[in-house]
Amino acid sequence: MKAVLGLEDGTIIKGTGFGAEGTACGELVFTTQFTGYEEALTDPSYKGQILMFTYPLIGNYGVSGERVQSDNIHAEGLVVREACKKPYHYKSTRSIHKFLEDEGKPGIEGVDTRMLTIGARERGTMRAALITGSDDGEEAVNIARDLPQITDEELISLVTCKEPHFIPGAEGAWKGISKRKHAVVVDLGIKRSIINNLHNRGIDLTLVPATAKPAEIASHEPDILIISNGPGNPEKAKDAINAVKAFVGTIPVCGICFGHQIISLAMGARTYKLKFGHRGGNQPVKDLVENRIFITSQNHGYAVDADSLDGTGLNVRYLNANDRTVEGVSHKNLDIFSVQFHPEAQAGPLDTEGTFFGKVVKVLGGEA
Ligand SMILES: NC(=O)CC[C@H](N)C(=O)O
Repeated sequence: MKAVLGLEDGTIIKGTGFGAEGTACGELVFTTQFTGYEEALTDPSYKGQILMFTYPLIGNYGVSGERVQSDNIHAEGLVVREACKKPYHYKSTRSIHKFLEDEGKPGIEGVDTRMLTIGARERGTMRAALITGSDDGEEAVNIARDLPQITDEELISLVTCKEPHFIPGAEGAWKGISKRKHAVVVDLGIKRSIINNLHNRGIDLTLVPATAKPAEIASHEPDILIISNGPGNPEKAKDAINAVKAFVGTIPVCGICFGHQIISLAMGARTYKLKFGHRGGNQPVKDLVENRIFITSQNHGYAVDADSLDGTGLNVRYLNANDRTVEGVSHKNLDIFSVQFHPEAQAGPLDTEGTFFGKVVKVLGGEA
């Protein structure tokens, strides 16, 4: 199948199409993960983005359905050097070609992903259109140029849950706890592995939609408020920002990635868009309290402005060792903490699972 990728700067790349026939539009972002394409494609935080892997062979262990982070593929399209047609793994039930086709998403292979990644690093993330079934590059460039900037897009409503729902914590998972604890999680497109991590630690969860107002959250009688990961610009998460403002100082408040950005905004800090983001499975992060480095899984395009944290009560706890951007904050005296990286990994190293989820258990009175 013919296929073409067009970027807003006029770059046109022809390749071979796979997956569904159609047009994908969004920001072209690159991830340096070698594996984890099943998790990444189904991570709702990739809504509005075309995902490109720098690793040259993607799909070689197929798709199992066991690693998905939500019910659907949320990345708008997939760009790779080579997509493996005949995967081999005992758990593989379909190829990445079939996965994309079943989900109605286009993919393109035969692309010089290295050149595109260098371009993104030099010129910043660009809007792009991926067309399969045609190789009209000019049309792809025109579509890309007409797209809204992701900063202005409202993507949360496309991935949040529609109704609140309750998930009981796993039995017997807690140590040193006399009473079950209940977390209300604002679902801005939560990854399944975050839910599983909290569930496995015995915490009862109520997931609420992105639009939940403080009174609705309060009616669930939370012991802790958790803000999830999610797509797009954190400034668009107005209700979640208000929810954080309403509960800080009354119960512990914590968040992951989008949640970290939202908590920082609610406390009076600012966020900004990074030139090309951090997406990959080996981002080094320095813990300024314990003076050690973690290798982390990441997927974000925005960051919290360190200077804007002055006067918010939030301290920088974690720093990215590559570019020294903020990777996590904690409050000077209140139970408020958040991380920009992904402690649930999936895919990626599990090294920070305990640091974040263990801390959730600890602030609820358990043994981490
Ligand atoms: N994984 C996430 O939660 C991403 C957060 C936000 N959309 C960003 O790109 O920075």
